[in-house]
Amino acid sequence: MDDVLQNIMDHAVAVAREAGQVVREALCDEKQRDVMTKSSTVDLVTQTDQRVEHLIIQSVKKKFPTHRFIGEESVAAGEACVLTDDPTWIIDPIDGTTNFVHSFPFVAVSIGFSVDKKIQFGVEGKGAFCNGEPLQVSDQEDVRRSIIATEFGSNRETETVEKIFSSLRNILNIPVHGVRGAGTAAVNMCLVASGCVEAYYEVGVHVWDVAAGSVIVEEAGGVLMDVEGGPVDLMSRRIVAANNGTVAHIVKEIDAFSPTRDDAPPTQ
Ligand SMILES: O=P(O)(O)O[C@H]1[C@H](O)[C@@H](O)[C@H](O)[C@@H](O)[C@@H]1O
Ligand SMILES: [Mg+2]
Ligand SMILES: [Mg+2]
Repeated sequence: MDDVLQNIMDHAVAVAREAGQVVREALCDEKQRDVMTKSSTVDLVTQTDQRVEHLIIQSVKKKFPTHRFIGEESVAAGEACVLTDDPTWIIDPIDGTTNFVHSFPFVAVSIGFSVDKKIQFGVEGKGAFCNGEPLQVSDQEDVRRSIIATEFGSNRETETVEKIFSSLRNILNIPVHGVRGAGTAAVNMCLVASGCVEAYYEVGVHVWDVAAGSVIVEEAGGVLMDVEGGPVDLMSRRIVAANNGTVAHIVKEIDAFSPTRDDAPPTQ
């Protein structure tokens, strides 16, 4: 990794730790978990999500004034979600806000950094690490001996819920050893990267949920795919992250659908 990128990554790690501390403290303070809603009654946000995103963006702006941002809460406030070739920080200040609101203790501060529309950190084959320890995906080749992670998202339209359950039924019927969900895309992807689960899939995620996790999975030896096979498109809101191409064949069992893309022009 060149010095410039290393410098950017060091800052990302430092600000993620600072943000993590704010989230950790807020978990113990009911007032900081006061809930508001966004696209639906189950799409939650708190002042802590907004505060943490602000903290990260201000800190980065001070050091890298020309860089761009895609932040979950900034987009919710009306900013465009457009990935250009420019250096761009893709931020989910609290991935797992529903967990956070309920003190269910699995949340992540997710920060990805892209240049030329490619997520940069780790792409040079330097590996993925958790507190200095290298991560490695599971070597399991048999989907029948696998744990698959997924989520239910926050879209409760009947047709969407039907499709989610249809996929789940197909996957359980393979049969797999188990299905799990941490309540956060970023943590699910880190579980794939660390070999605890063999694959994670979800339709309905956003680019800020998966940008950082995608490079962590690849650097830990895993693969990314669209839910109908083929290359993943981080703006498509569909993702499969697996330990290898064999387990990634769960795509055959997924009842795919296409939510509105993250980079779709705003409707008038
Ligand atoms: O907690 P947030 O950042 O809103 O992200 C979650 C997303 O909203 C849900 O739809 C997904 O199911 C979770 O996996 C995300 O992590
Ligand atoms: Mg999220
Ligand atoms: Mg979030």
